[in-house]
Amino acid sequence: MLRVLQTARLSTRCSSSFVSRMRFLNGLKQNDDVCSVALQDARMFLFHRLSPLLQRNPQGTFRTAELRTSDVQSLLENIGSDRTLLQESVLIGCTGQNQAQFCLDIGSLDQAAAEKVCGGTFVDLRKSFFLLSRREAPLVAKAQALLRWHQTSGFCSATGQPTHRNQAGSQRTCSSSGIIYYPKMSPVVIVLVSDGKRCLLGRQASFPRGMYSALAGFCDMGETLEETLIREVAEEVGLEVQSFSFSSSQHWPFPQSSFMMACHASVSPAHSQLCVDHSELEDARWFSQQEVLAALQSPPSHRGDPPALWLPPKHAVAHRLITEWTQETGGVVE
Ligand SMILES: NC(=O)C1=CN([C@@H]2O[C@H](COP(=O)(O)OP(=O)(O)OC[C@H]3O[C@@H](n4cnc5c(N)ncnc54)[C@H](OP(=O)(O)O)[C@@H]3O)[C@@H](O)[C@H]2O)C=CC1
Ligand SMILES: [Mg+2]
Repeated sequence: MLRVLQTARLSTRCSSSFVSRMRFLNGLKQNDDVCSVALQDARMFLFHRLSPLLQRNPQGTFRTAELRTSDVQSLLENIGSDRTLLQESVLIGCTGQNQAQFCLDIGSLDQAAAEKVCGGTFVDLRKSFFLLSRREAPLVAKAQALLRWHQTSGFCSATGQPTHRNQAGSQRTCSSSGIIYYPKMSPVVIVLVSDGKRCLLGRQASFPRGMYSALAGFCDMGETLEETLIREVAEEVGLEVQSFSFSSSQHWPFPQSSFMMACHASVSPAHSQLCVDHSELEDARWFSQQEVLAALQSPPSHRGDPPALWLPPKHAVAHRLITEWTQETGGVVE
């Protein structure tokens, strides 16, 4: 069987290593046998009831526990579970050396025992996302979103019959109708509006005290990115967008999996009077470049009152939009 995997790796041989990685990954999704073999020697990311297993570095920062399939197999034996649980692993990617990466939720097993054997701690995703580096956090968020999708997609919404997954865990099929289900993200447009001198930030009552962010809104069925953007700005703050440009995108796992499409937009300075819909936003204000630069340079301390303006953390695409705006308007963020 290992030859099967070698062949899969070789068949993706081409000039670019990135292309060969993408083709290798795609091959694992298409072929259950090859995927099963790849699972035997994989990089494993463990979860317990959707909380990822983290280990603390000597410097006090956090990373995911470095586990291979063999470590997980001995862990399962060690805490009294049989090896079949390994088959519940879900493919999430592969390393630069074409080693498959899988995640596995061992929520049915004793958490403390697993933490003791692995020398780590299972930490709630909302916390671990910001404890991890900006390189590791997105992969852990993707893994958790896939595990959560499997845990909530066990039955066909048309027939009520059980659904069965493929080995990679990239799809589920209804056992009676044959309908194929794929994991979904909800498209969201997030937009930093500017009138040329100032930028517009809003806050919901659920935000931490003092935090303001870019405006955001889910795409309605059938809407284009453009239509969502101009609708949400009109709905939330009563302004008409003149022009906009795309910046970047991001998977955002809170509270469910959103696909954030981040844009810059401009409104005419002559028509920048806000009319905030307080059923959507607790507040929305124009902020000067000086206020935004000050907030970027002095993130809130964990003591005392929050500053007048607190911005989203660097992991959030809103932070990128705000930083881009200050740079485009000549500010220097140290
Ligand atoms: N990464 C980042 O930098 C940021 C991310 N975000 C994320 O963007 C997302 C959208 O922001 P938000 O301002 O709340 O969105 P909206 O302005 O669209 O308002 C939220 C409303 O959208 C409806 N809704 C909820 N879920 C969905 C869905 N899956 N599809 C369609 N409509 C839905 C609900 O309305 P109803 O109750 O009427 O059904 C909800 O009250 C949030 O998940 C938020 O976490 C927001 C800011 C920054
Ligand atoms: Mg909104």
